[in-house]
Amino acid sequence: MFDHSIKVPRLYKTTAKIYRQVKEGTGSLKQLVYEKKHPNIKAIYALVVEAIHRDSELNKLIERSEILKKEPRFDPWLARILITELLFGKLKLPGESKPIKTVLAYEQIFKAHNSDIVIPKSSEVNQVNKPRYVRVNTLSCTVNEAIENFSEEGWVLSKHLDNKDYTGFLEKIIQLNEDEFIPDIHIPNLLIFPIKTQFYRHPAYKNGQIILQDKASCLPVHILAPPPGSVVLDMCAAPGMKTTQVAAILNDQGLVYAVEKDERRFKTLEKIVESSKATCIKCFNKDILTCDNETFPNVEYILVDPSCSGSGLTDRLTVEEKQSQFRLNKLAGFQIKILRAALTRYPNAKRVVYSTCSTYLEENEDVVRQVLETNLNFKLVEAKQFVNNAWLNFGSEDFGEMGKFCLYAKPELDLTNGFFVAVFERVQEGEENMFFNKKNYNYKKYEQDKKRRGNFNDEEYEQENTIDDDPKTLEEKPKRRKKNKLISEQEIPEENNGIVKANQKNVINNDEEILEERPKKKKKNKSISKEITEENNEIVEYKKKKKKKSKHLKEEILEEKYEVVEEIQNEKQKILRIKDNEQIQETEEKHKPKKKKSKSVDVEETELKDPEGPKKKKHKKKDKE
Ligand SMILES: C[S@@+](CC[C@H](N)C(=O)[O-])C[C@H]1O[C@@H](n2cnc3c(N)ncnc32)[C@H](O)[C@@H]1O
Repeated sequence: MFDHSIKVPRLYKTTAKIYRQVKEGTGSLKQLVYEKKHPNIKAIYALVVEAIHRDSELNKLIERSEILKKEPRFDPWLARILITELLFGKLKLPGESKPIKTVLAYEQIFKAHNSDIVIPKSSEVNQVNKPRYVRVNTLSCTVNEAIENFSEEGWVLSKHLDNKDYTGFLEKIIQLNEDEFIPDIHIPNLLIFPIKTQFYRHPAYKNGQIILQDKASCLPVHILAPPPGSVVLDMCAAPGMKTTQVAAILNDQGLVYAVEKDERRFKTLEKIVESSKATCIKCFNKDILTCDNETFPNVEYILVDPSCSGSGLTDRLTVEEKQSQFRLNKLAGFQIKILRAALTRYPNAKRVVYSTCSTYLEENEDVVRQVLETNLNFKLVEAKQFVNNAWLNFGSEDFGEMGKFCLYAKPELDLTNGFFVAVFERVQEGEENMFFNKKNYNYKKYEQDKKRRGNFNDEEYEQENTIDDDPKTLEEKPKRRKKNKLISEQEIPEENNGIVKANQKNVINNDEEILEERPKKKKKNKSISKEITEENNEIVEYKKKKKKKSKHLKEEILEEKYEVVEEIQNEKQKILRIKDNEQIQETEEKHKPKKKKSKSVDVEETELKDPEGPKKKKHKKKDKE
């Protein structure tokens, strides 16, 4: 008889809950673990990661032992966590609770079945068991030819006919026999082979007929989908996996500008492009932030795949890894700049795809949000429509509808690297960007400027008025403004200087505009004088109406004040987040083993990684005694 009053340790209950949420895609592992604020975050993290990595073994063990059939009321998530701990973790379970006694009762059965299950070595524990993805280079051979060649070598072709049944397809991938392969249901030229299949020495790999590219990394170009004949810009091209995929989708008809800033990586790009046999790619060793429509004319499709933290790469999914908030902010600043450049500098661009191999909101949804909030010409479109509407992971709910439009690939669920994709399309007549934020963009100023200037170009205006989001420069903004003021005052001819001062004195709303635009005006003194004279006339007009408008002005000032307050609040939130992280780190530090006293915690944290750990500790204790 079980004593039902004995409870399962909270550590396992919490771990099972997080594990379920990760598998169901309702949160990222890191986020969920840190949210729980459990004193033993590391142990929970390690156990969930272990359970995820042991997925296929756990499936087999549960199926063969029939534990869940015989114990139908047993929470399957808790069962999997307890089995993981017993067989691959601490190798023991504490206490007398019913779930623990149940799993212990099956221990021998598990072990009997376990002997024929291949268990990855401990050094591989931090790697998700991904299958081998092979993209057929259709510029070199057709998919059918590739399939025939593999079949001749003894590979057995498996198929999944329902391309809407993604979960069924994932099950099939997990269960692939060691001689089976299967075409992907989303990416037409992608073949999937069992985990750890090696192709590096395969002749098809050596002669460029196949490219070893993770499925998640194929998604951005598949979604960009430029038709043959298009002009495509790949803003961050090296090493060139996606560039060559674009050329294949174009069937080598059209033009691909492949831009790479780094000289060494540029050489790799050139080699990969050459081996792909594509002739429609032109490579440029340039900083894309210095380019525009004049450098690359008539661009219709743009891929923005910028440098990122790489936190989604599965071999980097380690328990210890955390990115500093400072680095994330810096990366995000760069990503925002580059995405903004894509959406504002190429007037013929129809579709832009933004992707990262990062799992951090800061580099993903947050970048998309900030760019969309200030863009009048592009809208976000639902990414899932490009993957048969059969996908499991989307952007964070914290971003509302915007989150739903974006797409994530998650290692633990999609069996790929971690990836993020967002798709933008130019708005058509009568359409609008539903995520445009009139408040942030200073919509009133935009409308006034539009009325004031005759020949108005939205795109140029956006470029002139977009906020510099680089956190570094944001911090420096107040100083920069002062500096700009000085520079402008020195450089603008004496006679105009007075007008500028008058402008500053009288036109409260123009203040920011003048300062923002100054660096550009430096080069164009002639046009400045003209503009200033125009503006001066406006001031006279303005003064006349000033009395009438004073109430309205007060409102505007108030509104601006609110914006500043909101900005400060955002900054505060950022600081709070950093503090939160620091607290977590502190909590971890607190619960880290203090060499002499808390041996039990030490054992719990180290055992998952090093089965020798506990023994060594016990040994030490003995020595002391
Ligand atoms: C994530 S990688 C791109 C991977 C590539 N799309 C692929 O699929 O093979 C980002 C690349 O952008 C390059 N990069 C970073 N800043 C750049 C800039 N301002 N202009 C052009 N390339 C840049 C980096 O050197 C790096 O090679």
